[in-house]
Amino acid sequence: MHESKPKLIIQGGNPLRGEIRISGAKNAALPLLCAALLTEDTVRISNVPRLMDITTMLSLLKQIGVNVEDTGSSEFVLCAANLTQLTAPYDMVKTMRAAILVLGPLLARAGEAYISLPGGCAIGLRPVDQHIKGLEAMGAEISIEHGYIHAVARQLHGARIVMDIVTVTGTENLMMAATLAHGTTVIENAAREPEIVDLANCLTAMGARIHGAGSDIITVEGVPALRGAEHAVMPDRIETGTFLVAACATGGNIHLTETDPQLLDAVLDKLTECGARIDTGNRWIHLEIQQRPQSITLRTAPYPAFPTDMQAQFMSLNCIADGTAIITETIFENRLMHVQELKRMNADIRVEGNTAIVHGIPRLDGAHVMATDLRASASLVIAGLVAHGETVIDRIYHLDRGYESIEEKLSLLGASIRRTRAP
Ligand SMILES: CC(=O)N[C@H]1[C@@H](OP(=O)(O)OP(=O)(O)OC[C@H]2O[C@@H](n3ccc(=O)[nH]c3=O)[C@H](O)[C@@H]2O)O[C@H](CO)[C@@H](O)[C@@H]1O
Ligand SMILES: C=C(OP(=O)(O)O)C(=O)O
Repeated sequence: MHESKPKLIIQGGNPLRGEIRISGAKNAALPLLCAALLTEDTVRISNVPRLMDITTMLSLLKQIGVNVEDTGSSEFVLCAANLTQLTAPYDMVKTMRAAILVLGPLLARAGEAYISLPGGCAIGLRPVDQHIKGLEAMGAEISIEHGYIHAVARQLHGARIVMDIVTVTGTENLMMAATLAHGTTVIENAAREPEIVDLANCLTAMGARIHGAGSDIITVEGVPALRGAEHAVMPDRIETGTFLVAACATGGNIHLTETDPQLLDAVLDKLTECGARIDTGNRWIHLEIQQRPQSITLRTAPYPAFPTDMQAQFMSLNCIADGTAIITETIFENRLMHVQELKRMNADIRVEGNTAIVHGIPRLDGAHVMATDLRASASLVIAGLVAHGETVIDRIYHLDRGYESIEEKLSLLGASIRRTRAP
């Protein structure tokens, strides 16, 4: 008997039109939930998106001993007064790399952590050496035992840490650990992503002393203890960008609310360059395009440059754009896997190393394709929306990791999309 796995079925050709609300950011919510480990008091996090990575993170926190109250809305109330188990097991880390974010807080609060090494993943090797190097500089003793990071530190101390590479979760882990360290920690060559600022704002509300979040030098003066706080997760800039690209590719006209245009400068510039008209206001973005999009050349790089998490979606847009685009991926060494699938839909793409040369054609053909990672899945959805005929997307558990109610939102905008469990 065949195992029944959900698939998405899309009939292409409908321009996206209408209004939807953007959810809270996955990549901000994950570290924010881990920040609750840093205090015995209650932390209330609202605007948390309901998606698979959040479910996995909450299960992990519960296993560690965190009391999690699901209010039924987007607010979760966490209390880490009694930590019972200082472990992140392989089963969880393998489905969600962001589980590494419990390392810094657990070590700082409980003096020990036993976290499965994430290993490589579809988009690249993704080592965590910078997390380890930073914690060692703060006095942790770290060994790798049977595929696990075993970290011990009776009291972390402040340190000057120069990151060899700009890492988002690495910066977050060290910033969280430093809040309870003895003395001052300076993180140089820190990541500047808005999710780091969101985390710093929550930690500050909890009593942490952090300066410079959002710049490449973050200074954290350690305090003896943190207290409870309330915090609303920032809007998801990648979900926002995904819907904008989908609207642009389909010749649509959409209005996105509860988002923040200031988080998306590089993405909005590229959409304007491709011929879309964009209007923005306080927490909204409107996009309208009346002609075939122009091709867009881009290169991914750390914030504030063009985000790697939007590269795949712009690849699909370029497939049907007028002209030739050159897309260069500089963050992850294997993040062009969607190319093979897009080619099955007739896209004209040539890959040379970390660069894809995309010749736009007037129309893609619907096909049966397979999602390989989260944003690759989003690119296939966009391709399906513009393609002629039916597209069936397999392995959509990747998509469910990071998008809240994506079919419902696309349907609201007029897309023909449904989920099936057919074998
Ligand atoms: C949960 C979360 O926020 N995920 C985001 C985060 O992932 P994540 O934080 O895992 O990505 P990093 O910023 O750490 O990775 C950037 C680059 O640094 C390398 N590296 C990283 C750490 C380390 O110790 N050593 C090392 O070599 C990675 O292999 C990669 O090539 O930032 C990425 C880059 O914007 C995004 O694509 C992810 O969506
Ligand atoms: C790569 C991503 O997530 P993660 O770092 O959790 O794999 C992403 O959000 O696109």
